[in-house]
Amino acid sequence: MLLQVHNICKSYRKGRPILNQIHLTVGKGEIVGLVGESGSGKSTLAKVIMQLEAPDKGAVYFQQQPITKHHRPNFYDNCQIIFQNATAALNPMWTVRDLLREPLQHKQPVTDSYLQTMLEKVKLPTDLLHALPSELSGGEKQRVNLLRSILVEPQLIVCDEIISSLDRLIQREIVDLLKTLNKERAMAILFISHDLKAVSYLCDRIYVMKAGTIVDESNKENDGFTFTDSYAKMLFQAMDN
Ligand SMILES: Nc1ncnc2c1ncn2[C@@H]1O[C@H](COP(=O)(O)OP(=O)(O)OP(=O)(O)O)[C@@H](O)[C@H]1O
Repeated sequence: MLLQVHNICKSYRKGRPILNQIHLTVGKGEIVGLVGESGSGKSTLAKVIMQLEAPDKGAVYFQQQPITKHHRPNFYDNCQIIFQNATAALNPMWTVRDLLREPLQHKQPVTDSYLQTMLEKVKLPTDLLHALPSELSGGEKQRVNLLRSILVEPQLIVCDEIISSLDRLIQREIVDLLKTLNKERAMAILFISHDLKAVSYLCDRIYVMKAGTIVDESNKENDGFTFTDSYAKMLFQAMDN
């Protein structure tokens, strides 16, 4: 097992529980979806996984090890997160070249020709290397963001609503790109989204979250998912109509 979330509970400032006894796993090379209504706790869970928020209870394991302070550098080398707001994630003063070099600064120096090859991988024109974020479209910014995350060759990426603010066609292109990266690199993906169609298309397994609790889980079989929980059923039936 690559990622194991064990019995995570969290509330903010002694308020109502935001995450309630969450168990979730992501296997090597697996694409796992996490869906649920707005406010159900998906982003909070992503932050707990990435050690950006501390849980009140429970633990997150990566490659069977609890992620302690000592393990964090190795964890961040192997697990990257991408957020919805691509603009906020990119320093407006930096060119795409600067943005792509930054995650690799502790590795061996990278050449422009390598970065250009990588731009082609995410289907971006190579002359964007010298562009500033303000000169990129929303879809291009999210591809740069994605490329920044995969340059360090992580085993897992956590995508938190990364297609929400893009138009349908670009959403599909990004989802197909994730599929290709998963196939080519056996890179596991935790895909958090309220876009049920995208999640059903992309994922091997889906967790459904409601008010801080995982209420159902289903594996893809014959290109579809079967849920037993009434809320999960209702959510996915609404998608089909
Ligand atoms: N830093 C915080 N302090 C207090 N409450 C918070 C904080 N962050 C999130 N919350 C609350 O936690 C709940 C879950 O929020 P979260 O962002 O995890 O949900 P979500 O499922 O990701 O929603 P969305 O799909 O809208 O992003 C919400 O009620 C939110 O108001």
